[in-house]
This record gives sequence, structure tokens and C-alpha cells, in this order.
Amino acid sequence: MSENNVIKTSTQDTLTLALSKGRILKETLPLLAAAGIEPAEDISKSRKLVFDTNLPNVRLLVIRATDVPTYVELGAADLGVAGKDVLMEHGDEGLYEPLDLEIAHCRLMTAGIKGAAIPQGRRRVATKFIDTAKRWYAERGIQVDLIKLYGGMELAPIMGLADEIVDIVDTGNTLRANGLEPREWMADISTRLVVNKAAMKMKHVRIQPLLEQMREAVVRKRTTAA
Ligand SMILES: Nc1ncnc2c1ncn2[C@@H]1O[C@H](COP(=O)(O)OP(=O)(O)OP(=O)(O)O)[C@@H](O)[C@H]1O
Ligand SMILES: O=P(O)(O)OC[C@H]1O[C@H](OP(=O)(O)OP(=O)(O)O)[C@H](O)[C@@H]1O
Repeated sequence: MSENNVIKTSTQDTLTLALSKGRILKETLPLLAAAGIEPAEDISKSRKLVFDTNLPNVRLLVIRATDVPTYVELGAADLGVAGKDVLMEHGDEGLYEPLDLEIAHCRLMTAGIKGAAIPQGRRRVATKFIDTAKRWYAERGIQVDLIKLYGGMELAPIMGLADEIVDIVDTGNTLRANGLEPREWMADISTRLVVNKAAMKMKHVRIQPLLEQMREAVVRKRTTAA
């Protein structure tokens, strides 16, 4: 990397948190509030991507779920909130993952047309989780041709594009509605808090209490739900 391209951790006196927009944002905000961080304006009513908070020098980025690990690993954000599926696909070596936020529980599974025989030879597998799928099938000695899709994976087997998909399953409604059935369980998924490795050391004094307060909020929520 040339000197011009060196990516710096956000400055020492600021704390930047990258949040996944979409389905996990609403459930993330109460956990942040428990750690004393609240957006200065209603995120859902704005087209902005960067938000000030009630705390000076603490800002929130609201970005696509799949971009969160990139921002945090490269130090453009100090902390992030992302699904385990996204982290597995990104590769989590460059990040600390100190806290399971216990929201957006789902499973990563293979699925195919209900009742259809599984091909004996090479299998065509459609997914947006290409690297995760590649590893999973390779570990089982199953030969696959992977087809990258960006959404609506359930359509691929119906249209004869693939024999199988690798996708998120929660209630199973989307599979059922499209004549598919789950095949193999691959991983349990939930949302995680991730931290940039350099920031964890350099900004420890600020990050540690925030982590502790969020951890307590997760436990409180679990206890109340039980
Ligand atoms: N049906 C579901 N039930 C529970 N959790 C889910 C479900 N679908 C996805 N998730 C979790 O929520 C996270 C965010 O999902 P969301 O649909 O908002 O983003 P995405 O559309 O997958 O990402 P991107 O916008 O980057 O393509 C996923 O990474 C996953 O961990
Ligand atoms: O088992 P279920 O409860 O039906 O949930 C599973 C569906 O949820 C996710 O899609 P999402 O709604 O996020 O849309 P997407 O295809 O844009 O990712 C996932 O990709 C499945 O399609």
C-alpha cells in the first residue's frame, strides 16, 4: 500500500460506529441507548449516512450491512454492528468480535426444491455467501459450481438456475412460499458487535465501558424475555 493510500483509524478523540441499515437497525438503537449513545435526529426519517449523537465526538454511520466489516477492519469506523453471516463471508480475522447482541437470530442453511433428488455429481449452488459456501462444501468433499446472486436466492432453483441455494432461513416462510425445503444446517446466526483491532488498544478507555454497558443491556433483555 502506498503512503497516500494508508487508511487511518478515525482520530483519537472521535468514536465512529458503523451500523447496518435495514432489518437490524431498529433493534440496535436501544442497545446503543443503554450505552448512553443516541442519534441526534431520527435516522429513519433522513437520507443522511453520518449522524451526530448526544455525545460530542461520537458519530454513527448507517451503511449497507455487507459494508460494515470493511469500514471497521480498515479503521474508517472504530466499532460496527453486523450479522454473523456477513462476518463469516467477509472473514473475521481482521476484527475483534467481543459481543453477541442476540438480535436477528436466524440460520444459514442449504435448501432446494421440495422432494427433489440431490444431484450425485457436481452441484450448482446459488448464493450471496460465495466464500462461506465454498469452504462449507469443500470441507465435505462436495463439488460445486457457485453462482453469485445478490438477493431472492429462492428463485434460482425454481428457474433451473441452480440445484441448491445457501441462504438465511428464519421462519422458513420464504422457502415454503416458493416450493423449497431446508436441507442442511450450516450455522446459527445473530448480530455481533465488532471492533477495529487498533482502536480496541488506542481507545480502550472509551470502548471498554461502552462494551460493558451494551453487554449489560443484552443480558437485561434476555432476562426480561425469559
Ligand atoms: N429473515 C431473517 N430473520 C432474521 N434475521 C435475518 C433475516 N434475514 C437476514 N437476517 C440478518 O439480518 C442481517 C441484515 O439483513 P438485511 O436484510 O437488512 O441486510 P441484507 O439485505 O442481507 O444486506 P445488504 O443490504 O448489504 O444486501 C443479515 O446479515 C442477517 O444476519
Ligand atoms: O425464513 P424467513 O423468515 O422467510 O426469512 C428468510 C428470508 O429473509 C431474508 O431475506 P430478506 O427479507 O432480508 O430479503 P433479501 O432477499 O433482500 O435479503 C433471507 O434472504 C430469506 O429470503
